[in-house]
Amino acid sequence: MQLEANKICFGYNRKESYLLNNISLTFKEGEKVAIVGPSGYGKSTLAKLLSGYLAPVKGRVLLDGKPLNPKGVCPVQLIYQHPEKAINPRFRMRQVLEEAKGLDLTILKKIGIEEEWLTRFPRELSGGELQRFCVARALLPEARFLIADEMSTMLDVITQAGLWNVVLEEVKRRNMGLIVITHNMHLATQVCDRIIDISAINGF
Ligand SMILES: Nc1ncnc2c1ncn2[C@@H]1O[C@H](COP(=O)(O)OP(=O)(O)OP(=O)(O)O)[C@@H](O)[C@H]1O
Repeated sequence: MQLEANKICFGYNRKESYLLNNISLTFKEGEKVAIVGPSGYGKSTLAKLLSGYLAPVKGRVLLDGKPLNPKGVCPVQLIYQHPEKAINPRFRMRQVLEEAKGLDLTILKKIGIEEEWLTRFPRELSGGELQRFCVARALLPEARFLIADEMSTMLDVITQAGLWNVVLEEVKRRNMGLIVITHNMHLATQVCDRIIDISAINGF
């Protein structure tokens, strides 16, 4: 399976030149790729395009040669830096997980989610606790590619290591593709097989 950005262009403001201009990239299953580059160069925007949250103005995002299906579970799952933005604040955590149908519940334990957190609302959990739910939820059976956009930036070092261990184990076990968006070059070199600098590929 492969995920491909085919000559994609995107800008938030149509009057100005594109933020992302003519980007072509290919990610293969089983591959771990880091996307790095200066702040504001469009890394998170690229993540949203690759996972179908935004549509390119030009070009296409293709999964095995076909556009992403807007219906049903997306095989490209995105984990945001800020978990509170990705979770319905009115749902208790049990309901949040119920949205992810078919989720392997053994992941909850592996990732360190405690039973008593399930009855709480998102505002009653710390950022790190909440992010564990977002990671668990992204590891649906249908997920073939995982995009971790600054997934662990706001967590302490021990929690970061624990979360990455679970993610890397699952990605390996299921031969998923992993795209890591980060400012942390140590993380990029430790975790990934390939590093792409967005400033070097934009506009060519
Ligand atoms: N929804 C939006 N509407 C308008 N402009 C936006 C929107 N989201 C992001 N931008 C702008 O697009 C540019 C790229 O943002 P993006 O978050 O993709 O960059 P980034 O490379 O991920 O940055 P960082 O490393 O700081 O997270 C920025 O100038 C940002 O202000």
